[in-house]
Amino acid sequence: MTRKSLPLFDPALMRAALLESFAKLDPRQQWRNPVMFVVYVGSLFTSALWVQALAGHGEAPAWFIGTVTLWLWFTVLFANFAEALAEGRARAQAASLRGMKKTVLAKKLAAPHFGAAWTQTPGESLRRGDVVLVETGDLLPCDGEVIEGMASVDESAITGESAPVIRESGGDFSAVTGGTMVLSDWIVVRCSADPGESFLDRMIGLVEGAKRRKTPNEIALTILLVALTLVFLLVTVTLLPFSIYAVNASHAGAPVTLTVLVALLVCLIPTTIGGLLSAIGVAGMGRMLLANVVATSGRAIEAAGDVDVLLLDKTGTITLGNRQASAFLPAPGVGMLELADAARLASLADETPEGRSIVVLARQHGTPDEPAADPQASFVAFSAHTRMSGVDLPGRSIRKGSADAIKRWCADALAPPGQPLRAEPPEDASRHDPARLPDDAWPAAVVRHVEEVARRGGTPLVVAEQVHTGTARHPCVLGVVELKDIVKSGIKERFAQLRRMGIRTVMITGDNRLTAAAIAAEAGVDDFLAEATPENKLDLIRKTQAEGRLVAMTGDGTNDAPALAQADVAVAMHSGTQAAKEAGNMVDLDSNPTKLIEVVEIGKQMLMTRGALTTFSIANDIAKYFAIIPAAFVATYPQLGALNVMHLTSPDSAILAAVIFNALIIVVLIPLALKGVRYRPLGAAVLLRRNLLLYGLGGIVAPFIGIKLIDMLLTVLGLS
Ligand SMILES: Nc1ncnc2c1ncn2[C@@H]1O[C@H](COP(=O)(O)OP(=O)(O)OP(=O)(O)O)[C@@H](O)[C@H]1O
Ligand SMILES: [K+]
Ligand SMILES: [Mg+2]
Repeated sequence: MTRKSLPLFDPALMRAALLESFAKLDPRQQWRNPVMFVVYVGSLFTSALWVQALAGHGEAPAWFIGTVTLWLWFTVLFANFAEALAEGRARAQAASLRGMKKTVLAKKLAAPHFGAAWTQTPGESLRRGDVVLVETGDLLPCDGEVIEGMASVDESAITGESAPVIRESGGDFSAVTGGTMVLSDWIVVRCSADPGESFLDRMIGLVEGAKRRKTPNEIALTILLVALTLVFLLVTVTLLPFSIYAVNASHAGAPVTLTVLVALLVCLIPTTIGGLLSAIGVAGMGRMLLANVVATSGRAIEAAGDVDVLLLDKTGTITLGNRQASAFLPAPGVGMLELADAARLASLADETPEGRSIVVLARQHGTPDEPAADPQASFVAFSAHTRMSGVDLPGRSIRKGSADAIKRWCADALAPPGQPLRAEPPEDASRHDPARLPDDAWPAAVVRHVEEVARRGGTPLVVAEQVHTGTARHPCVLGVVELKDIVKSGIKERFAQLRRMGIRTVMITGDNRLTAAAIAAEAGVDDFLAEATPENKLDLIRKTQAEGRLVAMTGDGTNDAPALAQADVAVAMHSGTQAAKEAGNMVDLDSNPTKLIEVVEIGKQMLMTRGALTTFSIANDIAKYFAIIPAAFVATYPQLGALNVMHLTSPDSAILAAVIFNALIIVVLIPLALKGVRYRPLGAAVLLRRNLLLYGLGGIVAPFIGIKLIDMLLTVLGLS
């Protein structure tokens, strides 16, 4: 879903921005923008000159100094206004996402489990780590993780999606967001953020100028602008002794005034880009919100413009991720009920959606309903490393998991005595060759089942048991559980679009090769990496980055978190775990793996807008140099009159017209800074040429026309 864009000049936002632009006159805020700080100091200086002139000791007529001063202050205010308007718009977008984040009363639990006593507590007093009970009709008081229970949740306040979603403990659907509502059942939630520090709060903080850190590109550009400012400062300052010297030597004309020098300086330094730079950055964040992406780093938005490779997790990112057991496929000589019951026993304590769905399917096959109340049962939880889970019962161990993991487990049992049974796979799994298992321990029929399920794009889980007699363990494969998952709709065309944008897509999954290949083909990704551990995912990113490429990663699971933290652009699915969201630098509220298309476009658009306005601003300043120098110094050097090609009425009106043009151009360009230049998927060289032509040439021509028009208007008004 995409949100409705605010009108560019919403009256209420304009009014707020207007007030805000005065508040931003605080020197501590001005100091953050070196170019505009020079204008600020210049305005203070000419204000003092004007007061002096009013007292009768002016270096020039008071009206002249006054008018210049007024327009210098306007220049500062216009830049403040641009920034305030961008911030106001982004804040309004973010506020619409905060949904009903008002005073929510929370049921704070005394102990972290269902049934513990609870006390009613205001939501804002909750801290990270607090545990709350949320029941039917309650609003989530904080961002957090479901640690017990399952509920259907209305997240429309955040995502705009009206269909309720299931949130449950374990697995990759455990994250909940403050402000959403539980529609049925209950969940126990551990809060993951202190008040004011949820990811939405962080984004809003980023939008507000004070907390916004400059991105590396912005810093580089600011250094360039400061250097230019220093050059022009030097030029202007040295003009004064020259002018005095010339007047003294020729005993004619008048030296240039300080007011004119300040005006000249402001016209020459890159105020246009200096004044709009921060608005461009903030507007980029606002556009992200419009695309339903919450960005917590400006640097990431910028990097998105140059992404080369997109890595995606499979389950929950490319597929819906709700892997459900759909069939039991017994091994030869094993009864359906025997397999179903073993799978059920191995899943009783498995809190993942996969595990729970196995218990449900087993019941449908008529396995006994009562849980294994065996007090001696010790459960082995699933981990992305072992790729299996199960239970150890007296005299019997059951495991279920990926085919290679179970095969290794069986092989370990058959290993010669003295070689210990390995719970964890060896460091280098390939060195350990479990391929030579006797056919009765690893039947060909099971291999066939595994392949068939995988080819259908499903995930096969092999179920096996070891019966302990004395010191010997007899492994026996019982069969296969088919887990079905569905590829999200409409993503094939979108991956093709990413390819046209020059971005390679690679799916990385913990699943087996065949399943990965089937899903990769169905989704239309360029490449895939199967049987990946969290470390493999991380390594692949590091390797790609070492090749000098910018990597984007899209993921949803806790095991994706390290990779998300390492990627340059890390988009976590909103449907994913809290750990993934914390590790990423963007959250896609639509949980759409191809959202990167929009993210990249917004990044490119931001970089292009900044480039275009920088080109325009510098071309502008160079043109102004030639437009006003003759006018400003004609009193000192009458010969310069020949250079006055623009035939401006008088030196005073030339200076005034230049200062007014310089201030107004900021206002004129605010819409461009906020909306961004249009992005077209053309080659970088073509775009650069086109923009140089448009904004470079435009920047040179505009001041000549603008200054001339303002000069004529001032003359008509009799102001010069
Ligand atoms: N509850 C479970 N019990 C036993 N084995 C499981 C369980 N869930 C998954 N597996 C097995 O472990 C493998 C890895 O699962 P996992 O969900 O960690 O993959 P992943 O790395 O997140 O990959 P992706 O999310 O991209 O598919 C699965 O392919 C499956 O064979
Ligand atoms: K300027
Ligand atoms: Mg996953």
